[in-house]
Amino acid sequence: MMQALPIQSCANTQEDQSPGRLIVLTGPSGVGKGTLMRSLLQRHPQLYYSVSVTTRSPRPGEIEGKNYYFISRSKFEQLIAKGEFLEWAEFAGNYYGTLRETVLNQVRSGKLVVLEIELEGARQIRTFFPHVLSIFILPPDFDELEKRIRGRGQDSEEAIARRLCRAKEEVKAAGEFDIKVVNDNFETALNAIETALFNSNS
Ligand SMILES: Nc1nc2c(ncn2[C@@H]2O[C@H](COP(=O)(O)OP(=O)(O)O)[C@@H](O)[C@H]2O)c(=O)[nH]1
Ligand SMILES: Nc1ncnc2c1ncn2[C@@H]1O[C@H](COP(=O)(O)OP(=O)(O)O)[C@@H](O)[C@H]1O
Repeated sequence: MMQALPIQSCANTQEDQSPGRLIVLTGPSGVGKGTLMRSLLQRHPQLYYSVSVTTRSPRPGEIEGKNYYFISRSKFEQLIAKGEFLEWAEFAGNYYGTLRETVLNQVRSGKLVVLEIELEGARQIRTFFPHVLSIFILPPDFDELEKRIRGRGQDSEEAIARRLCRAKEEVKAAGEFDIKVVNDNFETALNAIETALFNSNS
């Protein structure tokens, strides 16, 4: 299995010498990425989770600066114009983006930095950082995926339909990723991600 390599970019930038590593975790909405991330962070406090910026409204219980930075569309567009994002994408009617400086600073300081982002953003990251370790989380099947989205009880019918529609497109891209993990049994999936992050030697 492939190990996460030191971050590199095609251009001759400071990132070339960086000792840090960048990991991208992608998969359809409701597959369990957030839940897997929370467990990973609890078990491995040395991981640095990149908090994204979004124009989506906070869900009950979500905390500003912990789950996301929640901002308006006009503010988001200003940040795009200023080049503040390492990557950004529109998903289910909202913008989501990764703050460039925060992530690059953490990588430069030697951290293992994890981005939990959707497919288009993951593709952008792979373009700039070909040596990123990319992980795709798959659902056991679409019925189970729908159950998980509904079970979360956080999304409107319209949002559920949009997420399911996009999920069917997204899973077709799983083959582009270094590692594919089916999140059926939670512990098994978590262990597979841990192996990819910490224990692979080849
Ligand atoms: N490209 C990109 N996608 C993001 C970012 N942050 C979160 N996402 C993705 O946006 C999608 C929607 O996230 P969210 O609204 O929190 O819904 P949920 O993942 O279905 O709970 C998910 O696939 C996230 O992984 C980001 O900074 N950039
Ligand atoms: N392996 C699993 N088996 C059953 N339910 C799961 C599993 N992993 C996650 N879930 C549940 O699925 C729902 C969606 O998970 P979540 O982490 O919010 O997904 P995502 O961040 O990918 O949108 C949550 O209610 C979560 O508890």
